[in-house]
Amino acid sequence: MKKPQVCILRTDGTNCDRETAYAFERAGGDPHLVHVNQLRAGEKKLTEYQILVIPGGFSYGDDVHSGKILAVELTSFLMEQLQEFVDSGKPVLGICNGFQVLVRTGLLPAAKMGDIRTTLMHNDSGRFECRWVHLRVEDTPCIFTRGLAGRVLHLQAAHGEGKFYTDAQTLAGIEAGKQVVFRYATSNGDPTSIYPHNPNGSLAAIAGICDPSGRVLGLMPHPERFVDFTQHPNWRRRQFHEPHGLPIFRNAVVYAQEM
Ligand SMILES: NC(=O)CC[C@H](N)C(=O)O
Repeated sequence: MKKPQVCILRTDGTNCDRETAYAFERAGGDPHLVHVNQLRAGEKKLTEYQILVIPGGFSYGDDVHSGKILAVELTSFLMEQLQEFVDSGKPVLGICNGFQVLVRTGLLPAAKMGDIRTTLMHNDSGRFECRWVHLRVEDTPCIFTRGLAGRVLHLQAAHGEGKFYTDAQTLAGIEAGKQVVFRYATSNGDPTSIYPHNPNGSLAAIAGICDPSGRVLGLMPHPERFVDFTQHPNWRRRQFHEPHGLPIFRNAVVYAQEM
């Protein structure tokens, strides 16, 4: 079967692009690193790809607000292409800085550019938090977490601005629409607001959300940092059936192949 072409969108300050490309290779995809300037210049087009990923990092040095400048750039210069990509039903993934970008474009939670309803704020600790966290996978329409509902994943968080926040009405809408995909949890899977299990103080322990269709996903922790057993600090204990980040990428690849 043909490998889906994955666009890994990078810009100045992106630093998780190669790891994300590796994760997609492990999952059976064909990843391409594409600089935002190549899209702006028309050298590359989003229509060439089946999956779009905005990886982690410090785009434009987190200036103004993490992910803000790239979000404004996408909204100002690539809105039509990007909205068309989403509307055509192709999967979009934002990891950490990429999640921040998706939230600041409006693609999350509403799948509509310019419709900005939520934010990711500075961590309650006031510090950059780099630690392994447990995540409970909720039962949602998200295509990236098919077959994972109810599981507790161990993934690495690494961010300074990861506190999910929104108004009561938007939160109720997200919950009712089953758009909360991941919550920070204790090791037995109970969602928690308690530090350090919850590294940032996120509202309702939210670590990741999807759009109503389940094809746009953003999450703060880094699934690309656990696609090989040896990336986990306790890998010698062989306590995992498979690396916890891998099925997220594989689900996207399988979905794109079936489209
Ligand atoms: N790892 C990342 O993508 C970090 C995101 C962003 N720079 C932050 O610190 O919040």
